[in-house]
Amino acid sequence: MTTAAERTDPIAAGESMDEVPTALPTLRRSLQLAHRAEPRLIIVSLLLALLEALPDSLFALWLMLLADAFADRDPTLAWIGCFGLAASGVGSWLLGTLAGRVQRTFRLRVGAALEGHVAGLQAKVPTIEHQERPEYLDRLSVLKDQVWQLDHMFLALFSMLGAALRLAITVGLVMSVHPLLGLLVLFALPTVWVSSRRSASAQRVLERVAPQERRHRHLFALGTTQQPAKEVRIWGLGPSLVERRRRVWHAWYRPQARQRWGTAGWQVVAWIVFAAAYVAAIVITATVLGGSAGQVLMIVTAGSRLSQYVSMTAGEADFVRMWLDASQRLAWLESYAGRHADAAAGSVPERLTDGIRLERVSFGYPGADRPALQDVSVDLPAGAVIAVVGENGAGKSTLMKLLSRFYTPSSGRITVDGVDLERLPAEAWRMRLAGAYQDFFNFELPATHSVGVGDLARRDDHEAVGCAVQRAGADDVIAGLPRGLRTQLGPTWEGGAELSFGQWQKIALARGFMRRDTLLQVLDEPTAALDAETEHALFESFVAQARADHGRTGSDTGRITLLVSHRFSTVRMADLILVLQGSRLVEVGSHEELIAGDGLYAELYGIQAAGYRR
Ligand SMILES: Nc1ncnc2c1ncn2[C@@H]1O[C@H](COP(=O)(O)OP(=O)(O)OP(=O)(O)O)[C@@H](O)[C@H]1O
Repeated sequence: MTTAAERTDPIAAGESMDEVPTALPTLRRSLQLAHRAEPRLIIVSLLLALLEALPDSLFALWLMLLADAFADRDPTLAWIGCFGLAASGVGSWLLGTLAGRVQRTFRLRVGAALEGHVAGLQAKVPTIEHQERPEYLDRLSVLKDQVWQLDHMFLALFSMLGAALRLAITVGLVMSVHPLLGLLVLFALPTVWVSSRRSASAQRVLERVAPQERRHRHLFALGTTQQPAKEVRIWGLGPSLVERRRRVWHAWYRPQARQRWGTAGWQVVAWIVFAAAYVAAIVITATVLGGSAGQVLMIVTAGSRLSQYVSMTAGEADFVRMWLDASQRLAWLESYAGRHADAAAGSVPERLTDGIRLERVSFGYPGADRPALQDVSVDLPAGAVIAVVGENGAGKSTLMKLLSRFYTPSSGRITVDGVDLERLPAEAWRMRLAGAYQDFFNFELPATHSVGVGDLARRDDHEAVGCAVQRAGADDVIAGLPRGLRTQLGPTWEGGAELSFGQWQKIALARGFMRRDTLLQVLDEPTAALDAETEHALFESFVAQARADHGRTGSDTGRITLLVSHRFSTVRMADLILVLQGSRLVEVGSHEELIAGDGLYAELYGIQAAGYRR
């Protein structure tokens, strides 16, 4: 049986990072995806790629007919040759233009569909571990870079089939002079082999240097984006960032350059072998085989085209291989998302009767050497306002993340009215949560939407948004905006207003108050940027509201409000206070009980109270 720890940690469960699916099933899967997105365009694109091959590869035949017609003074043959040449010229241009247009449309549409597919797959995983774990991040970062080019794979595949058809026709023409001349194609095989090796080894190197690639991009973003700009300047980090980025860039680039030089040498050797065989074929046709002028001209033309078509087939095969790698990553993500998809089938209660219970819950972040929470057991009664306190790193936010089902406990369990939280579908559970987190995000949207996304269905409901704004004490922020709730937020947008950190935090808090009928309200230091007095006043109103809601017929969902704060003047209002220390729950009780207990809470409260009195 799989343990909770193994569910959280796929590597512990024996899931190797190197397990990418094999090429052929991947190719079939990608073609199915493209076919589902664009069923007609994919067929038309393929047919055009094949049709385009015909006029191109028949040039040598028309030239041979023309040359023989002049030698034999045969006007019918001359007409056929001329007509064929003209038809090939016009057909080549017409089909090329048409194929180009159709394929461009196909590429854009399939590209958009694939991007959406990748984003959807990532969102399908209920936990956020894959977005925090370096091994996964590196693989995802390469995939994100490649996904918008994945659509190239289909075109490369069609071009490869077109090139292979050209090659087959050309080999047929050459063999029509003498079957042994078909051997010419064998001499072109080393070029194909070198090309295919080149791309496989390039991909291996790319995978090896993926951490350096992510790091040099990160360093570039640090030096050029707005968010870190102030600290970068104050600490004078600019030159050292430039230097570090340069070093990391070289560490990323050098192995790739070395690999390219290595394979370039082999390519030169392979092409020399083919060139020697090509010259020999012309000489043999003219001398040993005593070929006509037309046949020699055909070997000259078809032979040179043969090398072109072989390199085209090999080049496109190379591309297919390259994009196949992206496609393999995509298949890996699909199977990862499939394995980690939420299979929970329980139903989230309409209202909480008993509450939430933690039974010997422990959790360690993947790769971390010490647990972030250990052996935590506590009852969170329905309708209660509960505060969580503790030093930095004690595990407060981790507790919030476990309750939000972003992670699964490594051991122990969390129950909601007696039902294991893991049995409740993450999405349905989260629909009944509202939260404001310390690492909130600045949604640079019109203010009404920046708040309203907290309850997507009501984002345009000005009354609901206004109410949430008022509950979060953000009225002053909105009042200060030139167009009120309609103001675009974020200075990089036209007419966009910039907010201070505290103002952004109030907007995030308002977002956390949009949802109705929630079962759990998580407030993870949502007011850390505000002054103590404002925070105190805000929490008084949250607590009053929570208590007023509790017991009110019709609107009572038994909601639990969980609040993390470092300010004890705020915390004391809660019905229950959890004190965490070094990842363990060390005290639980009301303010009065904990003060009477004279433990850690009483000590910390005393220190802060004395600080305020001074
Ligand atoms: N994504 C993560 N990956 C690995 N370790 C993490 C991650 N997030 C937190 N930790 C570690 O887990 C421990 C608990 O962190 P947590 O954020 O829960 O503490 P906290 O009590 O909320 O701290 P603070 O008061 O500073 O917000 C810390 O040692 C932290 O370094």
